[in-house]
Amino acid sequence: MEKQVFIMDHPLIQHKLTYLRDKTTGSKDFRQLVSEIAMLLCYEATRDLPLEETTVETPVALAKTKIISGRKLAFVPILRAGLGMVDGVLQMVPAAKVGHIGLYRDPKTLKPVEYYSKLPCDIEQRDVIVLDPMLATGGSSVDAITIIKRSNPKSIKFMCIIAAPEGIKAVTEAHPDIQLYCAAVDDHLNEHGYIVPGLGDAGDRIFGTL
Ligand SMILES: O=P(O)(O)OC[C@H]1O[C@H](OP(=O)(O)OP(=O)(O)O)[C@H](O)[C@@H]1O
Ligand SMILES: O=c1cc[nH]c(=O)[nH]1
Ligand SMILES: [Mg+2]
Repeated sequence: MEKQVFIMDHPLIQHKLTYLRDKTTGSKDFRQLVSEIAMLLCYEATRDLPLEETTVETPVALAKTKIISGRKLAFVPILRAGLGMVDGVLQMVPAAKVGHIGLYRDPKTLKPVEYYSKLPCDIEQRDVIVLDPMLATGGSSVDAITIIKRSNPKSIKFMCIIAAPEGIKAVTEAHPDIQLYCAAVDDHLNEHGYIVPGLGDAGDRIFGTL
C-alpha cells in the first residue's frame, strides 16, 4: 500500500518549529517561521513532480538537463491560518494558482463552519496542495478536502505543520487517497480541541488577534 503520512523531521524544520511553539514569539517572527516551514514542507511534498529532458546552452557547452513537465499545481489555504503558508510555497512554485476555502471551527461543537470557497477555474487540470498549519480533530481538513474533491482536481495532498493523532486518523479514514505531509505529530487534544503541546491558535498568532 502507498505511504499516506509523511513526517518531515528535517533539522531545519524542527529548529524553526521550536521557536514557532514558543509563546513569547510575536506575530512578526511567527509569520516568518510559518512561511519558512511551509517552504521546506513544499520541497518534500513536490518531490514526485515528473521531469522531462531539455537542452540549454551554458557559456561552455550544450547541457542536457531537466525541467518540470507540464504539471500544474494549485495551493488551497484553509482560511485564515492557511494563508500564513502561501508566501512560502509560492516562493518554491511561483506559477501555481491559489484557491481559498473559508472554514472556522465552532468553539463549542468543534465542528467546521464553511463561509467561503473559490477555486481556480482550471482546477480539473491541477494537482492541489491544501494548506493549514494545524490538523486537530481533522474536521476542517476533512471538509476542505471534500469540498475540493467536488471540483475534480487531478490529485490532492494535504500539508500542515502540527498534527494531532486524532486528526491524522480522521483525514486518512475519510480520504484514504490523500497524502498528508506534516512537520510534527503531537501528543493529544485537550478538552477545548487544542493540540497539546501545539502552539496555541495559529490564526490568532499569525494575525495578532489573540
Ligand atoms: O482539525 P480541526 O479540529 O478542525 O482544527 C483545525 C482548524 O482550526 C484552526 O482554524 P480556526 O477555526 O481557528 O480558524 P482561523 O484559522 O480563522 O483562526 C486551524 O487553522 C484549522 O483550520
Ligand atoms: O491547537 C489548535 C487546534 C486548532 N486550531 C489551532 O489553531 N490550534
Ligand atoms: Mg484560529
